[in-house]
Amino acid sequence: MEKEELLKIRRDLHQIPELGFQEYKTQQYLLNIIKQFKSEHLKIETWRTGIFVLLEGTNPKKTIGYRADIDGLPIQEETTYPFQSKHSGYMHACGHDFHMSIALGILSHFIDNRIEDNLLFLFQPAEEGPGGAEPMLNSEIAGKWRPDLIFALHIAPELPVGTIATKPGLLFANTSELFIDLKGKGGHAAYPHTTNDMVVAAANLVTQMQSIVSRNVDPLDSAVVTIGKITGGTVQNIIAENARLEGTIRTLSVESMDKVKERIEAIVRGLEIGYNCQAAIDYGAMYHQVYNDEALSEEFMSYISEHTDYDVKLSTEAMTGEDFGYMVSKIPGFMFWLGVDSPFGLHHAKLTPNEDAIQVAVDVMSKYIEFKSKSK
Ligand SMILES: CC(=O)N[C@@H](CCC[C@H](N)C(=O)O)C(=O)O
Repeated sequence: MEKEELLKIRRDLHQIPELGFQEYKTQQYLLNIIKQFKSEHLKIETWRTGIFVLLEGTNPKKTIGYRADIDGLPIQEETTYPFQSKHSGYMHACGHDFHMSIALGILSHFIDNRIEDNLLFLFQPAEEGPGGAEPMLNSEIAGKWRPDLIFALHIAPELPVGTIATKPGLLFANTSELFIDLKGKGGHAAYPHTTNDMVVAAANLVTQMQSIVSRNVDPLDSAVVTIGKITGGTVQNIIAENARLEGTIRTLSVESMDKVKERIEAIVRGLEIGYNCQAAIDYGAMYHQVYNDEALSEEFMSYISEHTDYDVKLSTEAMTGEDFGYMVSKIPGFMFWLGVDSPFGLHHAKLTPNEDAIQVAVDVMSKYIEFKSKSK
């Protein structure tokens, strides 16, 4: 596929971001492109809003998997792109438009240059939430076409184009979403003594939770407690009866995740007494850490540095989460960072990754997959 075609695909996809398990237009767009390939060796199956694409090998000994996530985020885009999102309030602000275009570029390369092994592409919904990796991998179709190895990448705004970064072992954190609903007693703004104000309780809860990382987690471990959204109350002169906090917990170890949750529960119990309110905690979706297969990721790093002109860096662990962690917990594989050199980071309304990185990724993965197909 020519560079211009891939850029068009990226820009088309950028305009139609959709939330997890609502990627209907995205799925249709991808299917239209994939069906244009017209190879008798291509098998396509849809799964919810995702797609499995199997390219049969010439003499398969194994199946090599490649996963691309396809959902967008609830962010109002603020780039100056002429191809801005057409879905107001939604944006591909985590690079999944890049991830999909790259997967199509790799698929197109192998349609023209078939290899011995089967290739399975997983266009996976709902990475940002509630998590599509686990149900997709446990689906009947994945059972039938189960990959023996699996790879994926994520764009890295802070790295220059032409740089690949990864590490053997732990790459991304364990994550858990966090939703806390508070219910007190509303009333007139002028009579606070007759109410139990949930705006004040919510504010205090956020402050108290900030001490968990500094005072309850081993300083040599790492953890994050972020509250990304608070809602509560109705208008300015009514004391709020309800409030809701929405956030996420990140830890590098499972022990710290348990500890953070235990502390949140204790603080919330104290809040119920202190503010005379009721509280309910819901942990939403939890993602398994991304733990790269050590031998494969080491081999990949050596391969890139010895056989390409790209830069390979040993990365540190990141507190980002990825439901691809579930896939690599079941199948040997790895994830790596792809440098895209954007002045604004992931989940930012002005994220503007450099499109030259698309070709870099297609080149890197095409070469490495070819190499893997020749090796045992
Ligand atoms: C790469 C990336 O940014 N992934 C997301 C995954 C979100 C998981 C879940 N919805 C949560 O917030 O815990 C991330 O925010 O790291």
